[in-house]
Amino acid sequence: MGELVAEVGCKSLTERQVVSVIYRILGTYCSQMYGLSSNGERAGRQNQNRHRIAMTTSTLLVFQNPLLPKPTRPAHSSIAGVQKGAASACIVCARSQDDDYHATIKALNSKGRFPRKSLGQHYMLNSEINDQLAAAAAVQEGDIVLEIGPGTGSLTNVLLNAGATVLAIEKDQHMVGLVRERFASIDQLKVLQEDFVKCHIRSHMLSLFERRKSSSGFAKVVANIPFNISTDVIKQLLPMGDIFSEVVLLLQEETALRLVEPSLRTSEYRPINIFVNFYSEPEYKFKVPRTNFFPQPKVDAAVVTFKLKQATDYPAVTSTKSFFSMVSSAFNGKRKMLRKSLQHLCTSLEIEKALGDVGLPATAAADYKFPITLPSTEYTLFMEHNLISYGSRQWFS
Ligand SMILES: C[S@@+](CC[C@H](N)C(=O)[O-])C[C@H]1O[C@@H](n2cnc3c(N)ncnc32)[C@H](O)[C@@H]1O
Repeated sequence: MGELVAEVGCKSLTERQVVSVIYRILGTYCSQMYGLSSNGERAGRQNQNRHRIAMTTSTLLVFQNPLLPKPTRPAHSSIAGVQKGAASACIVCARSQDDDYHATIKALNSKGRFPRKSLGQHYMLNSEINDQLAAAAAVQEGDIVLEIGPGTGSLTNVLLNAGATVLAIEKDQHMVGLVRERFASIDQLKVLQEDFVKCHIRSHMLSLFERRKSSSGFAKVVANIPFNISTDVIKQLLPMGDIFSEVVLLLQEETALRLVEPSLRTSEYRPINIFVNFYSEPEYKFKVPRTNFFPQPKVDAAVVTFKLKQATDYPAVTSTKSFFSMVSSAFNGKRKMLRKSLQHLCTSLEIEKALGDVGLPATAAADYKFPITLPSTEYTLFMEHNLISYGSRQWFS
């Protein structure tokens, strides 16, 4: 930290440079902390203390430096609504431009918090990306939006400014407190302290619709979620086309590509791909480099939109449960031939016929690697069309 002071004290540094220096040091520091935190409780506590000191010192350096602007009170701010005694949270402003590195650090500091790896806490430092997330869902006045993991409330702020009513589900009680204080005067926001993976989102949404006295229309989901719960979130939300029209998620880039990019639907094709395409029309929107987060994750992220289908547009299967259990059987056992992995559902002959119908060899497996001569579309067709229609006709009716 001694080196940092010398750097910040140099008058020739621009604000951007100062912030960049501190940000990098903090980012590295946090990454190190993350790496060390598994070395036992004692080491963990020492690290927590060291980290707190680092954050406090850096924040002071940033905010006391005359080169940097003082945080301003926004025009549309929730500060007025923050209770007396909670002044430390005031720095978190309701103006989107303020949700940058400064505000994030200050907000975390106000609660004595540091980002927790177990909760996937990588906070967004770039308000423009929050704007783009909201734009990807075309959030507008009167919309009902579900946000998972509001954190410091930077995306929540953009959603509220767009005129949406927001239901935010946050697992970390400290972040819940922070967001509630920040937006205390705003009644279009409800913050629940729950684990999204375990919560009854359908009943929460229905009671929100009821309170808004809107029995028709759909809600939207816009969220920068922790990477480690992305599959759970997708599995929970995509079949809810009766509640949500759009689900816009910031995912790990690799996951985003695997879910959406058709050119990767070869040996990477998995039951989750069938699930995603069954319930939605996914689209890869744009990449979000890791440098936009604090602390910086080890991977880049990307925004994906899922346009949810209505039940009438789902592929015609007699029972979705049986269908997905068949899909999971088909993928069971790496390299296993479909003829074998589905033998408890139908005869080898039937499967060979289904494969033959789309020009695939009888030896095709669920994780079949495509020879150059065999376009992946044929296999996709088998999994998405033939397996569905053939399966529903032959096996489930
Ligand atoms: C990647 S951070 C994003 C924070 C904020 N939305 C932003 O963009 O800066 C993920 C947030 O989700 C919260 N979170 C983690 N696991 C969760 C869970 N199971 N249910 C709800 N929230 C969760 C974390 O506490 C954190 O605030």
